[in-house]
Amino acid sequence: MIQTSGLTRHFTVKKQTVKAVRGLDLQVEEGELVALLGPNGAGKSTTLRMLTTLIPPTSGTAAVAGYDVVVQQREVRRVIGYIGQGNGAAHSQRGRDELVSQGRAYGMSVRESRARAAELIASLDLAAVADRPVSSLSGGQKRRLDIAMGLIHAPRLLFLDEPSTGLDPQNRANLQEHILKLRAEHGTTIVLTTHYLDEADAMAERVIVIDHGTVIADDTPARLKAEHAGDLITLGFASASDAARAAARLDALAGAAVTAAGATVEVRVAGGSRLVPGIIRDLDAAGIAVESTAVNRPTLDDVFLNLTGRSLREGAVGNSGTDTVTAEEVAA
Ligand SMILES: Nc1ncnc2c1ncn2[C@@H]1O[C@H](COP(=O)(O)OP(=O)(O)OP(=O)(O)O)[C@@H](O)[C@H]1O
Repeated sequence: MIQTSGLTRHFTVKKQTVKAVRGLDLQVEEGELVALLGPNGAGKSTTLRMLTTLIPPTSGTAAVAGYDVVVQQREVRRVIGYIGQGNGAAHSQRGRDELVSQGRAYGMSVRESRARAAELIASLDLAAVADRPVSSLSGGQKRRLDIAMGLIHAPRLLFLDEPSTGLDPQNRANLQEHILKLRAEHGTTIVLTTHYLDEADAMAERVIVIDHGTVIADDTPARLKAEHAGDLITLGFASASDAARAAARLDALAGAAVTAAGATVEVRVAGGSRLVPGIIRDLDAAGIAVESTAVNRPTLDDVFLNLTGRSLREGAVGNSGTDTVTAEEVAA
């Protein structure tokens, strides 16, 4: 459904070249639900904007449903729906009217647009608010209306740019449920961007981790976690000296990363829960009593941390995903 090869996009800002996307090779099959995950500035939105024909690539190629995003823009637009970050139906209009106008803009007849609008209003749980001005809708309801707008022409492929940003956890969960339901009903291929790790984990069959404008990992959430991050075992001791002795012994554990802080030792290792009884027995035999244990399964953030040395959770990642070079350097 999507194929890109060496997809690249640079922006020039005050004579400086921002390399937003650098040689991206992507492949998305029909019917997949894929999440592009990465920190602010990693290049996710720019990628989506190229795939939706809003901006041309600087170099490289991209085909959507077999159509080239540069030379067959009209064909691409017919098969896709795109819900950008800043979307929002006009405020004074009623939601239902917005949907019908959108359908008309896609060349659908009035009858067809009305029928499709009614169907989407029902499946996105908007019946109670569809005939009110959009300005009176809650954030979650507006976002669902945005999604209905993107789906009015029954696209085969739906792009969602950070669908749940700005929503509270309850509305976020509700929106995720609706997206999954729509997908189950219509088999729509969905590509979404997010920096909510739990969202990518819960919804996507495949997570493509993007950093510095390139793909750094691409797999199912389960496999990414199994391959790139172990379980975290936290062991509590009576004293810092016990912890230091325990850490020294645990360093011998194959494939484990051990850190001691105060009377606590953390061990990052694959299959941690299976290893805990043996670890306790071994330390006990060495005269070191373990006072508490906890095992935490890895998250996608652990995967990101492992791959980049940075945490996705750090609010201040800013534009760290992008390097800036001068235009002269690029020319050279
Ligand atoms: N129109 C533009 N002009 C100049 N620079 C841009 C433009 N659009 C994006 N950029 C830059 O390109 C880089 C990638 O931005 P992009 O919006 O694709 O990242 P993102 O991964 O979607 O981030 P976020 O999660 O914050 O939306 C950033 O450094 C951004 O400042």
